[in-house]
Amino acid sequence: MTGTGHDGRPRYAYLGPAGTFTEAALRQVASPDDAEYLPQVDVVSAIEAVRADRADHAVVAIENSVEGSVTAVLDTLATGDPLVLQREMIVPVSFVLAARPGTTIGSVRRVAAHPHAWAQCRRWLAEHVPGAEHVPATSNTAPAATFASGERHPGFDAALVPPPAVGPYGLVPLAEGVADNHHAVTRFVLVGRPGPVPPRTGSDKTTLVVHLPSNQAGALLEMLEQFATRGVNLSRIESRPIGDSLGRYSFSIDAEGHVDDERMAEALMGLHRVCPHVRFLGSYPRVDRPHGDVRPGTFDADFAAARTWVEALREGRAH
Ligand SMILES: O=C(O)C(=O)C[C@]1(C(=O)O)C=C[C@@H](O)C=C1
Repeated sequence: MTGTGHDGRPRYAYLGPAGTFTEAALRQVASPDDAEYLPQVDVVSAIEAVRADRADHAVVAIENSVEGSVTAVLDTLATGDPLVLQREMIVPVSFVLAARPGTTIGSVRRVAAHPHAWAQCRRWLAEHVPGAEHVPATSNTAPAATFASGERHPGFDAALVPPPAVGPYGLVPLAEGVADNHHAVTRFVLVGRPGPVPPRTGSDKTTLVVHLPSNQAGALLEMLEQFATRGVNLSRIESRPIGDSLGRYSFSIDAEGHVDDERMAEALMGLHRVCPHVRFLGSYPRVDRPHGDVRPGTFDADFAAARTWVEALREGRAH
């Protein structure tokens, strides 16, 4: 990837400060030796940094296996100047309950945590720190940075932080492996400005935002049929309110396949015909499943043979 930072290195905006799970996802994409890491205060700022050309890419969490979607990311990508997803990364997520040296778990009353972190540890906290009050944090390392700044009244006694952030911020662990689900993972995406789509790998994902015609019976079914009849499986679909009035929804969709796959291209053409708005948010390799399943009759060769047949019909060469 070409860089446009002041020293020629690519610039990556991400949720900081240092040590977040988002930074772990960014490290899968570019080493800090070869790239400029630009920590941001929230995911919207990270995405807007790309739109404003203050960064070449953003790395943002899009979905957690326990808490679900990061709606601020879905909504920020759905409107505004077009951006695309270029890659996805998965990071296992478990936390450390950490505090300043000298703190005991029995004395903890207020726990700082990013809302997604709190939601992923709710049951553990109820059991081990009963009655603890949630102090919302902008990221998983923001409270650690507050502790490290020497602030005398941080407003919390302990924080849920990613394991690699405990030592660098001078904290001590009160409990490790904190999670309600020990297999929890968060999916992150690399966001960039539109350009050539990454080549298809045979196991790809295409992300879309789709609006339905209003007040039309069967509109949702007709939209879904565009995928189903071409053998395109959906790995995620959720509705988000459009915001201008009640009852208007935008669908955020991950479909299995690449825009270069015939079945996906045909599904996109179908959506373009029947839906008032379709935003293409990119095709990129999927990391959660190395081999996609293709339904018989929906391989590229099947579409090519069918097209050849229709062309022959038009020219009177076949029946
Ligand atoms: O990257 C981080 O450390 C964050 O604070 C963000 C975030 C998220 O937005 O989901 C990332 C991973 C965890 O699921 C909890 C929080």
